[in-house]
Amino acid sequence: MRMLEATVAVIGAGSMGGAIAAGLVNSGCADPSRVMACDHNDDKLAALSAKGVRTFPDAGEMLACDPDVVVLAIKPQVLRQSVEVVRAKLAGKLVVSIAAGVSIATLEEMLSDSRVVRVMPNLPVQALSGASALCRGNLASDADMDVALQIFGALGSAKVMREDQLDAEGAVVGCGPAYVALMVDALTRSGVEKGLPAQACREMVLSTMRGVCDQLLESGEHPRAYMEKVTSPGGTTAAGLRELEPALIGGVQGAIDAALRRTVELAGE
Ligand SMILES: NC(=O)C1=CN([C@@H]2O[C@H](COP(=O)(O)OP(=O)(O)OC[C@H]3O[C@@H](n4cnc5c(N)ncnc54)[C@H](OP(=O)(O)O)[C@@H]3O)[C@@H](O)[C@H]2O)C=CC1
Ligand SMILES: O=C(O)[C@@H]1CCC=N1
Repeated sequence: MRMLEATVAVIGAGSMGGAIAAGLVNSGCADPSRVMACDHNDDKLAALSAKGVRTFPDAGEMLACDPDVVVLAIKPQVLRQSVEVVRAKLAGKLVVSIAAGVSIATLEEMLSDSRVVRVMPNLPVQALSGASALCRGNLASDADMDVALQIFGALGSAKVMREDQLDAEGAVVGCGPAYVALMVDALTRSGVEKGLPAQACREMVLSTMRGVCDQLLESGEHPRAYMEKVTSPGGTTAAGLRELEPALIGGVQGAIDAALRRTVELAGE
């Protein structure tokens, strides 16, 4: 594995910033001393400190260490005011924003001289099985994109996309881990209602999910072809799918539309 030469500083060590910083260390592509994170909540920094990440109570102090790459992992609603305070320290730097809905044009206007790359990752980056879409801003160079791809590539799948695709990728892939976790919970609850022990049921559902993902990733097979193999003629899966499919497809489409509407709202807040 190619070691990351850049030092990476993450502003906001919440769910996603914490996952990125931890994932970089977990991947082995970054020496922990070359990863920094700041958050104004001490409790969010403790687990990262224990991994050897350099942690700071505020962004100004962290940016005084002159990191090569700064990841903005704070909510879209507070991005502008947070960036304003440290804008001068971000000038000329490679700044990666993961804020849902916030466009490259808005980021470049907020940041003036920074080289911006906009990314929409997801939470499994911490387990190095994340998925991230990346789009390059107007001042970012080929070398900047290489660095951003190296960072998010070390954390799972990383794909360059057009900016107009990033919001849809966020609604499907960025939010996706929550949808998948909901499916785990729904299957587990149904099993428990039918008398299965909760923990055993959850573990079996999770093992099944991992198995399906492993098989589909390895074979490249279409999910419909895989479904057919499970569905014995006149059997139980056919009966289950007849109920589940229309509800799930309608529910998923509604969820993606709602997530996209919220993305647009967040961009304007
Ligand atoms: N969660 C996810 O799965 C994904 C999130 N994203 C994006 O990542 C960003 C972060 O989301 P998420 O991790 O869920 O949010 P969190 O609220 O979990 O994390 C953000 C953290 O940053 C802290 N913070 C806010 N402003 C500053 C600042 N100026 N300096 C230091 N720390 C600060 C917050 O503290 P406090 O709460 O006290 O303000 C909080 O601890 C969002 O823009 C979101 O759109 C993208 C993809 C997936
Ligand atoms: O819920 C959110 O707004 C963020 C963006 C994608 C996933 N989580």
